[in-house]
Amino acid sequence: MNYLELLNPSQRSAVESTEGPMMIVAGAGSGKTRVITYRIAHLLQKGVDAFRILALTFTNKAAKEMRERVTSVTGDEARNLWMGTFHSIFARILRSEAELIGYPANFTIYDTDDSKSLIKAILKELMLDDKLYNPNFVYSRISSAKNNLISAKEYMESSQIQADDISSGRERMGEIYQTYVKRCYKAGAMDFDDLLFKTNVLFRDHPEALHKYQHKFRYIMVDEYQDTNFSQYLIVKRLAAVHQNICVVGDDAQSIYAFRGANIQNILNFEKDYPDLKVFKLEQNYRSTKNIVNAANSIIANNRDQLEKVIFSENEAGEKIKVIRTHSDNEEGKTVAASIMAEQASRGMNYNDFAILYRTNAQSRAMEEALRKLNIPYKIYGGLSFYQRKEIRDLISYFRLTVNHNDEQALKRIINYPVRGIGKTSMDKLVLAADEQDKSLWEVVENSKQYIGGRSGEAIQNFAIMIKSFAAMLKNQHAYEVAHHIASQSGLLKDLYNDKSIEGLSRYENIQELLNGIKEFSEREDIEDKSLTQYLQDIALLTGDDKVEEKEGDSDTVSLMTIHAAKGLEFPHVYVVGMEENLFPSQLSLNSRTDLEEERRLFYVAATRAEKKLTLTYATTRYRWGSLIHCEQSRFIDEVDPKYLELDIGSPAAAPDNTFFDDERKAWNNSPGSAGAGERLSFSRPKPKANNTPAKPVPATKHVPTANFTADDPAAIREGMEVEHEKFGFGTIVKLEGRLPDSKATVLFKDAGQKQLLLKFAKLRIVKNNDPIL
Ligand SMILES: Nc1ncnc2c1ncn2[C@@H]1O[C@H](COP(=O)(O)OP(=O)(O)OP(=O)(O)O)[C@@H](O)[C@H]1O
Ligand SMILES: [Mg+2]
Repeated sequence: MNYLELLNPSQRSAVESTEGPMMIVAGAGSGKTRVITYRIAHLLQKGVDAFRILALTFTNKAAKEMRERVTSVTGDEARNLWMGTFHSIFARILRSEAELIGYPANFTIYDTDDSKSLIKAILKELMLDDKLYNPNFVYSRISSAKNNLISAKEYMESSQIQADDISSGRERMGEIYQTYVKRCYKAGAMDFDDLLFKTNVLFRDHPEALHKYQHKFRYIMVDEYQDTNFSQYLIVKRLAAVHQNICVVGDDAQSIYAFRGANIQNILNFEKDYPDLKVFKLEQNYRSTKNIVNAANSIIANNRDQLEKVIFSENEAGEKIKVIRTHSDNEEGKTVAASIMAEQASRGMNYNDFAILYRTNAQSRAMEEALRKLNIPYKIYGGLSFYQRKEIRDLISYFRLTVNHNDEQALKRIINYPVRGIGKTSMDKLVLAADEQDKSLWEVVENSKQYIGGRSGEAIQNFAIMIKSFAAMLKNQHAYEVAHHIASQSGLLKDLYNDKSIEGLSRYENIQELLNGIKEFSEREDIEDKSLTQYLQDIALLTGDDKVEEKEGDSDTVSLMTIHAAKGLEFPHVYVVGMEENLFPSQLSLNSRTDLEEERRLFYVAATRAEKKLTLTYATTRYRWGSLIHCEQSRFIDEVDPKYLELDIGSPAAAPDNTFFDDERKAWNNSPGSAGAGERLSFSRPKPKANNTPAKPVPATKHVPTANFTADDPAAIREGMEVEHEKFGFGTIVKLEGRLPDSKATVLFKDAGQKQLLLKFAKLRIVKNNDPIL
């Protein structure tokens, strides 16, 4: 195969320019990764020894794909390439050089859990409060210090860092960091960040080692260069110093790891580091249709901080970008699943042609449930399936133990989580006692005083009492009430809430999402038994080990992942779900331009993963903490040039009983007088005002007020409406109960919080008719 013919002229010259420093900063899908791949193939064909080529990728998946592609051009020789992620490559180098920096060659690599356990142990020894010094927080703090190449010593000596820690009340952070480092060293262990940190130490303190690798790697290539952190940047710079055959590719518009210390400055510095740098431009996108490329350009144009570049597509115009509005996250899941099923059947596609991308891990729940219901195989990348996540299993273990006290696995899992001073020794004693007396573990726990005294004994007693108190609720209260009570009374919620690291936030969101699902279960009309017991039976299949998504050898699966994990990948059909304000862009990003721009780059990454078809979905309501919250369509949808958008009228799965009216509905939506595209039809819905500009979406919750009347007549009040109260100000109706004229409304006020009001006295004024039924 003549691979050079598979490249356009700019790509080809980038591939053929093998000597000296070079950089490609170009938009998504323009062939940057392809250039690296073919450049490697080209070097091999020119006779360069594979052992002398180093190629750094962002994920193992990317490395694997790259190796396969190179192999297809050059054959087996590709096996000898040094190709992989930063972590895997430098772990390999450290293995051979470990002794120089005082580590055994067979050093252990601590994974995140190992690191956190060690941190917990240290906190205990130093007698520090693990709420203030939350282990996850401590872990991220140490991690970020390492990625900025700040050693423990430097950390302790920096007055700036000390001041930061003192102001957050954590003046002993430095000491923890130092102890942690010592303990890892003594254990002959490195954590993930050490793999980069220690490589830098090695190259700094051992010129002979640096020299060896500088000479070894004659050619170095780095993909996704925009997302390298300082530690990575410095390694690459040092390694390339001798031959200077360094080729980096990236896209500033896709820089999405600032929160982990990646710095776009790396791209800007590159010209300074290598004055005779060659810069190549790639402007043609080969991945996506014209509509997708143009829409993506219109998104990123909203960012102020970006390097200017052109990107166009010669592919077909393709379908417009579909925007689907749904009423709830569950309906969103059903809509996406049904759409995948329909497209797969009607267009003869495979499941692996589809990807569902989301902003936060918690969003996978609704998607997974809907896919499972339709028996669509799927795989979650870069994470666990929702019900396999630790925090979810923890809480479900509480539910299981509440419902069935003899559930030994559940008991063991949570008896000391959150930490309540029940140590391993005590547990061993109990297990032994249960064994000897042929009793269930629970029976022994209940009577633990017989076996264990002191504080531990008391803690075990209290635990048993707590579980029994949960069980007492089962009979009379529905699943959500019990579940929420358990989540908070067990201390689990609080434990997660105290953890302010990014992973901690994600775990907290997952728990919230689990409770949301239970709330929905509790409100379903098609089931009579709404107890927690019934709920557990309902999800038993989801939590079991028969994981649909992980069937070996079944590679035709829909891919689910966060947008972060999707970087560099491509799929014919992409669904980006949860396109709502406060979700995407995330609430945390709304305070500064820098954060919002990073969020927008994330949207750019998401949109540019699609080859043929891009679908954006959002829900107008979601449960949050048991209240139905109204969601506004994401500003990012508004930012896409409307001429590339098509607003969907609904989905077959979500509204199966509407099929009779399909034709009528289409006619109605297409009629010149209709601005209703994108909104589901309802027969009670007043027809919107005539409006001849089609395509532009009507933001979901920015409804024209139905009427500006004061609702003296409480019958007009509906769940979901935004209302104003004389004293409490603005709020949303989250729940209506009871019959007129004595009906009560639960209103979530923006400032005053949640209140229950008797409608006939409350004199609510309707501000916006956000009726979710519409
Ligand atoms: N000259 C070309 N002819 C045909 N297809 C091409 C050409 N260049 C790239 N492609 C294809 O276009 C797609 C995008 O290329 P690639 O993944 O290399 O882009 P990228 O710039 O790395 O994108 P991203 O910024 O998303 O990482 C791939 O499927 C690739 O095989
Ligand atoms: Mg790429």
